Amino acid sequence: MSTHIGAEMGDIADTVLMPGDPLRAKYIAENFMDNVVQYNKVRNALGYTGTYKGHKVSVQGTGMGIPSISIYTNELIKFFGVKHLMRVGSIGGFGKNIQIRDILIAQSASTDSAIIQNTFKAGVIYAPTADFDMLLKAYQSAQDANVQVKVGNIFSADRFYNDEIDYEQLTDYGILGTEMETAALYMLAAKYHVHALSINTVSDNLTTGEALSAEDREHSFEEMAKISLETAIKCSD
Ligand SMILES: O=P(O)(O)O[C@H]1O[C@H](CO)[C@@H](O)[C@H]1O
Ligand SMILES: O=c1cc[nH]c(=O)[nH]1
Repeated sequence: MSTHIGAEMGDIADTVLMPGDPLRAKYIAENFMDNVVQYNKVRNALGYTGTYKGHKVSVQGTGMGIPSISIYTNELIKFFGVKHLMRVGSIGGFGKNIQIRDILIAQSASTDSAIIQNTFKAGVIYAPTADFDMLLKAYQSAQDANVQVKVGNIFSADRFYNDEIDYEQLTDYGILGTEMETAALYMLAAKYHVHALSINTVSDNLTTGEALSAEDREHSFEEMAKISLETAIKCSD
């Protein structure tokens, strides 16, 4: 039992999918997993363990933003021995080449969060980076499912509403889109010598103003859920 997760050691799998939205955790558990047991309802940050193709896997809602995902990442690793952490998020795409429903795998995550400066000594700008083995497994899982994915640098923003940020410059430097958690997930995974990956579905495009309908969102998240679960079972092999 930890402060924010009401489970016992052994209740949570080695590999955990981590959507920001706890209801996405419920959706993945109920629609894609078997033998599901809910292990957490503290603060409605729903957490479930079940099986996918016979392999034990968990899914834990993390809430929005770096402070919230940092709590769940710390507790999953330190109190429950989790070794593979996989964000399954939504993301706002940058530029005309990123379409709604595209799946973006974060090879790295730039950020305007102070966690980098607050963690490292003066002058160091740490670059939060995906676990290559998990990234490769996710890429192969997407290819096996005939789903095109884009892999690259994303931006983990401290603010959802931000009139000051220069999205055009970020786009110009090749950043694919913006969400609010991945940089912390990658940095903490590195700190504790475990593995992390962030897979995200484009829910809207900040350049074109397009946004996903509820029906389309469900279909797109279905592809991400399947790729993530296929990756999870490869991690447990
Ligand atoms: O859909 P999730 O996984 O929550 O991710 C994105 O959506 C939230 C903002 O609406 C932020 O958490 C952002 O990272
Ligand atoms: O525009 C978006 C979409 C999803 N998540 C974000 O943080 N921003």
